[in-house]
Amino acid sequence: MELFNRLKKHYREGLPFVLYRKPGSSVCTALMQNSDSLDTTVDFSETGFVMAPFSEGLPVIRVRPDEVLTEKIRTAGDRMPFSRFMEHSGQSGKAEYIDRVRKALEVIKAKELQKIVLSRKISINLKPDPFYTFQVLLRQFPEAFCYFLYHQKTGIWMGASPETLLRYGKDEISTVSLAGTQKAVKGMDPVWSTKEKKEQAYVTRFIEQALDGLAGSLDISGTETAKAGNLLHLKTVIRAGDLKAGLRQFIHALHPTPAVCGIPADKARAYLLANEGYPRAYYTGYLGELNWNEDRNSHLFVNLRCMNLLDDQVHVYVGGGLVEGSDPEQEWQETVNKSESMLHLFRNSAEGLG
Ligand SMILES: C=C(O[C@@H]1C=C(C(=O)O)C=C[C@H]1O)C(=O)O
Repeated sequence: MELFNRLKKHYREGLPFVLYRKPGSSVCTALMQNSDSLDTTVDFSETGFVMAPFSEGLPVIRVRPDEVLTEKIRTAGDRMPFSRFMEHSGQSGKAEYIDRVRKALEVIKAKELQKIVLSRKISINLKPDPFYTFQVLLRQFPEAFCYFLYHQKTGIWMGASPETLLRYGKDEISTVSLAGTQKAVKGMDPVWSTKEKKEQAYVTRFIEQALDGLAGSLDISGTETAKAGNLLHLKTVIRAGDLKAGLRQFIHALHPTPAVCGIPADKARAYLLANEGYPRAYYTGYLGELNWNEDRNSHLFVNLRCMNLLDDQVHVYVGGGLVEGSDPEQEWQETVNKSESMLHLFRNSAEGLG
């Protein structure tokens, strides 16, 4: 755990860093800055690790790779069962959220919008050890993109994203369409409803249209079930070749996808900014490697299943897509299920609090 010890020292000195592990990998990479300056990207031609917010108002942070370390991390061992830890705190804010869901469904019914991805922030008073929490996260989400980013300006952001926004190479890009959520039950094959399939197909169609004109060839995979911690989603992989645009144009075409915002995107974003009742900050933004290694590939993920660790508070961010026919109670439950996948990481820390 040499890497963790180095980063703990860096953190104590107040210097920015990001530590991450790609899906299915056992290697963690750390990018460390040797000064506490806030760097950004002007045109996405720079190198490093970027973290962009959901919408304007916050900087796109770029962690400079002044020093880069990698280490194979052993996270084998049983995953902890996903507990119903903190169910009590999970219930607070229910009436308000259901009210917001109802209002959004009225807007959908009036055909003003086709889909709205509503979300909420759960705040708990807790001061967990971030390095310990990240180790648990790595163990619990082997199939996710796990990251731990620290900057004085933002505090700690940490998460386990199941969703690639954009994988960008010289000759090919790929992205995914992810939607529909249900709890994973051991030994049971999931059954997806027509509504869930339709919701996910909307996202695929949006991506197809967004890429129109930016690439000469498009390949859309079949749809399959993807696991993310204790949850399952429907997923389609979209690949495009014969590229006619650069990284920046692809990012702008894809972010925010209807998996995290809505349809039509601009109207849905305006609706959320006016009606969601809290600022999303970096949740549902995107983050990842920018022009990395010799081949200068970029690999960006949607910032989902994430949290912001501040001095003695943790904010956990969760949401879900609403379409015509969505049920407010079920939508609430979906956010509870998503929050459990994060909150149970603190089981041991919370026990320590007494
Ligand atoms: C918005 C979130 O997740 C997104 C919404 C989903 C849905 O509506 O079913 C599924 C996966 C994500 O694309 C979240 O996890 O907070």
